[in-house]
Amino acid sequence: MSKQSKRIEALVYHAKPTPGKIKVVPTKKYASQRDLSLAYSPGVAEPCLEIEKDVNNVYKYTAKGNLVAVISNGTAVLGLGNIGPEASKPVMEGKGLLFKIFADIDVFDIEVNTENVDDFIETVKNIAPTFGGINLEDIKAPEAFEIEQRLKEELDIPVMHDDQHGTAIISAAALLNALELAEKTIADVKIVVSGAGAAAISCTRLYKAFGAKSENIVMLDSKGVIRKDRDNLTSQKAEFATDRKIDTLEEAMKNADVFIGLSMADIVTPEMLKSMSAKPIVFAMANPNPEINYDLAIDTREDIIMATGRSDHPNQVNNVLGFPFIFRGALDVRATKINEEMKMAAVKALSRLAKEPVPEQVNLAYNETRLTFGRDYIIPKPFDPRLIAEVPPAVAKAAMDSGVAKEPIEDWDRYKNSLLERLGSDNKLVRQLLGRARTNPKRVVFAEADQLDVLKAAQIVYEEGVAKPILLGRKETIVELMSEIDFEADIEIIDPKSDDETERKNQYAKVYWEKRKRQGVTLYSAQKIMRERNYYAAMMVNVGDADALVTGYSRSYPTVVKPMLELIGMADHVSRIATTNVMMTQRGPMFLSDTAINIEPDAKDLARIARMTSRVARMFGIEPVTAMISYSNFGSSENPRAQKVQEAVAILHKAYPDMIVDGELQTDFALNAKMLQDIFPFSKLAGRKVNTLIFPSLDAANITYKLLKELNKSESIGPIMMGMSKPVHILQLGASVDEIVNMTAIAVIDAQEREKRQQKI
Ligand SMILES: NC(=O)C1=CN([C@@H]2O[C@H](COP(=O)(O)OP(=O)(O)OC[C@H]3O[C@@H](n4cnc5c(N)ncnc54)[C@H](OP(=O)(O)O)[C@@H]3O)[C@@H](O)[C@H]2O)C=CC1
Ligand SMILES: CC(=O)C(=O)O
Ligand SMILES: [Mg+2]
Repeated sequence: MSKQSKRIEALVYHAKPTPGKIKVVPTKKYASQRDLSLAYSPGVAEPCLEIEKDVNNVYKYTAKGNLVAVISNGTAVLGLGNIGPEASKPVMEGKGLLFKIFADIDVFDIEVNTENVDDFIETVKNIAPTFGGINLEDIKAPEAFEIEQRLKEELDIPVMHDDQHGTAIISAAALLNALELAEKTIADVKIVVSGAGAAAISCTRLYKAFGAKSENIVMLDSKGVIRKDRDNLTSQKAEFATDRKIDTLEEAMKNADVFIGLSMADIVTPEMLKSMSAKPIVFAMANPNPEINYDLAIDTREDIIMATGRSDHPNQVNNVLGFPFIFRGALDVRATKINEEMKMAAVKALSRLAKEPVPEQVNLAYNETRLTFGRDYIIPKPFDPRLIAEVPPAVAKAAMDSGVAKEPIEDWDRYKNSLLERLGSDNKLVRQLLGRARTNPKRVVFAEADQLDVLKAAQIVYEEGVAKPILLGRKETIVELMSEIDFEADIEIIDPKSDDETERKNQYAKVYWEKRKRQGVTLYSAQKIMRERNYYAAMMVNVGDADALVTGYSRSYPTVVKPMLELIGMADHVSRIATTNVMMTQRGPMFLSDTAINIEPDAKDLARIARMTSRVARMFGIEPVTAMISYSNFGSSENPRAQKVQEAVAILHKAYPDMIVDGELQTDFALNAKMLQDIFPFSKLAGRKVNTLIFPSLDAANITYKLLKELNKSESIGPIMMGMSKPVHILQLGASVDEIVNMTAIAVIDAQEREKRQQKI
């Protein structure tokens, strides 16, 4: 993808479908007049009065305890400099998004229009009652130091300047690990720090706290080396001024062991790297572009341990690994500040975690086969789910031990579990899906590649290494659209209607004719039908010219299913095909079946659908817990419609005693573990979290999934085809680009699974 299209992609991402990246969502019921009278006047007066009596009650009755302000004046935005409060807003919203997805902390981003230190402090102090914590962001030095210092003294909630301490914590953890790999000790290494701003000063202070020696440190600002004999140094710069009579970065880098970049892009040259000592450690952390390009650095020195602040290279040393988890721990014990002990604890937790075996889901999320502690993995990855279970408890414990925790934690196991529960699993599931597909991308034929959304999805899966697309459709249109969306790839484009394709088309027609010549198909009609894209595409999969097929974007479901059944057919031992939808709900992913094919399944069909759905759930890495849904609970109705579901359950219990399935059950009982446990304790589902619902009819399943999708805005993957003899997957009419991408990943994984089964035979 060119620089220009990346730029456009970033702008469209921020602009569409709604401008910006975050919104406010109510957490209480507001459906009825009664709800509103509680949410607002008159009911709201009660908590107001309770808080007036005791201000600590604000944590009990409002969102304060989980609400952090991300505050900036836009004077040092990433490495973009002083671009002003409005221009800093995308970054602040971005921090809000990261707080939410990694630590379930809510954020109001606040951009303050002043560069005056007193005014800024006054503003923050005046709005502080709203928040449980204050995250200062992208405020330039030296003002940042005074602002943070005074706010810490004057407020009784945690205040942290992320660029100072978030960065210091992460980079210190990475540095300790890198030194271990390079077999060097912190007290002996010569360190060059480029930058003398908020981030650089605080990072260097923390390295000193871990043993780095002042005499081994050279710091540079925009004017060059900070020497003791320089005039007008700020007190922070003076702290790191050197006795050495050198002026330039080039001189400083000679024989240095460590380079810390918190300044500007592209100021380090290959020659400078070559002049460093053996096994140099280079953290080029300026954003968005580092002090030296990652690939250039790696090409220059074989023995380098290299990190940047970016997510597109190994070793992302970025404060995103810190602020969500540090604030989580601080908020959870209602710490009055974030002190040195808490920072040290976070460093140790992060450094330790990098040395532990990496869970498979992290490998999958990052398209890695085996991440292990080493040169390319010195610090955990942001999507590592262990971060939330490890770092906040370490921070919380340090807060308690150092006496700044107002609400100490008593039950640590319970606390850790509550932390894990905070992590939504929706995006995680999609990430895992894409990660798994990437481990062995397959050839996927897109039958409607001349449709812009399909082509865009093909571009994404191609560029992300999820699949190897084969594009079907009008060649001219595809080529034109590809150039429009900057899709440069050497991939097969086939127009089944074109005469260029005649040889392969004739070959496919022959295979098709052989298969159906006794069902009224002539060779001539077979040749004619192969001009139809879905038949052609299905034939590609049939003869092995493609591994999987994704189609259906522009046609109704039944019109596409028919040719697929004719050409591809059902898998052996399968007497029915069916579909399932994965809904990303607040309680995690839910599988709903059958959402698209079987209008009135009988008991045996329902049992089969439940079995097939279990297999799909496992494909997603989820152990199925299945409820067979009805309007009746365990025989409460004698109507044949309820009895049909009971019969299906009996079939499953007899044939698959290990399967965790039960019913018939009403949906609320199936989804409410407590109700189920209290009223039907004998059920196989009692005490478990149901994640799979098998509905008694197509009506019920389809209506439910569409209701959830529209009313609850639950994301959905599917309908996923089950029971076909080849990986054929059909899109919903007008599916979005994301839905097509997800479906492609499923098609790839489906092909991978079949390949594995084949290899076993
Ligand atoms: N990876 C990460 O997690 C993080 C990265 N950063 C990055 O660090 C950089 C600085 O951020 P921050 O400290 O908040 O900003 P500040 O504005 O506080 O500091 C910037 C510093 O860079 C110095 N500088 C500018 N040009 C050069 C140069 N050519 N050579 C050496 N030093 C130079 C400035 O010098 P002077 O004092 O003379 O003006 C100043 O000391 C940014 O690129 C930012 O993106 C920041 C935080 C986290
Ligand atoms: C990462 C970050 O906070 C910065 O670059 O400013
Ligand atoms: Mg920042």
